[in-house]
Amino acid sequence: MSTANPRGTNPASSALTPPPSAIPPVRHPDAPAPGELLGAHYEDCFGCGGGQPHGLHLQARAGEGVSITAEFTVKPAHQGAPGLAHGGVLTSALDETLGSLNWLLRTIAVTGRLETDFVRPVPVDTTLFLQAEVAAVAGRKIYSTAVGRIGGPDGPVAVRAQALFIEVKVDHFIDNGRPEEIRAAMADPDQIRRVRAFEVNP
Ligand SMILES: CCCCCCCCCC(=O)SCCNC(=O)CCNC(=O)[C@H](O)C(C)(C)COP(=O)(O)OP(=O)(O)OC[C@H]1O[C@@H](n2cnc3c(N)ncnc32)[C@H](O)[C@@H]1OP(=O)(O)O
Repeated sequence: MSTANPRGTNPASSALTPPPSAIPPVRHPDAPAPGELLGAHYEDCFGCGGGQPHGLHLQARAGEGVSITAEFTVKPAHQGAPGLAHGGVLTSALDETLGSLNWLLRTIAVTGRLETDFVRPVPVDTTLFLQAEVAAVAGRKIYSTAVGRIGGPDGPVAVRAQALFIEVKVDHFIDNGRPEEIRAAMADPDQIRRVRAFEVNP
């Protein structure tokens, strides 16, 4: 379990600190091999789907252990201030990358808490190089961290995040999602796409 504070001098809220009972994450034996592209888990996902013209189109790759790398290029549709990425969009990119980690655990989970440090402004056309890893697991709680760099995978840090994901049953989506989309996703003849829309272990 990682005990380093990934935020430098800015401590995360106590809800994001794994308890002493937390254990290291276990990579699922069927997780994609390191280097493998994950692909979109759902065509209409704002973070990774190809069906959202102004979405992030983030591309995530499995890393070693329970880690992910991802890339997202800021487009004009993602601006907040003139020529700069909107902070909420950057947080979405972090959320999507962190959420992808759960596919390596094969655990269905949703973001409960996500804290972001915005360290440097990110101009339009910049590619954000993201790295995320699960630090620890405690029951239904998954503690993870992410960092986004600009200028290259080893460039200066632009954003950092710490997150708590909470494991849920697939009923979370079926009970809460809009019926049209739920019906369409469940009717997909492609079994892998069908399960990944809900991030379910096939
Ligand atoms: C390849 C796949 C790629 C996928 C990428 C997707 C990336 C995007 C991911 C998302 O953005 S998911 C969408 C955003 N998140 C949500 O919509 C979640 C909305 N919230 C909920 O549905 C519920 O609040 C939640 C399921 C998170 C928790 O409700 P539950 O009733 O299941 O649990 P409960 O409230 O009993 O909490 C369980 C534990 O977690 C703790 N907890 C829950 N929410 C928390 C929170 N926000 N902060 C801190 N702790 C929290 C809570 O205190 C408790 O701790 P203890 O067990 O120690 O008592």
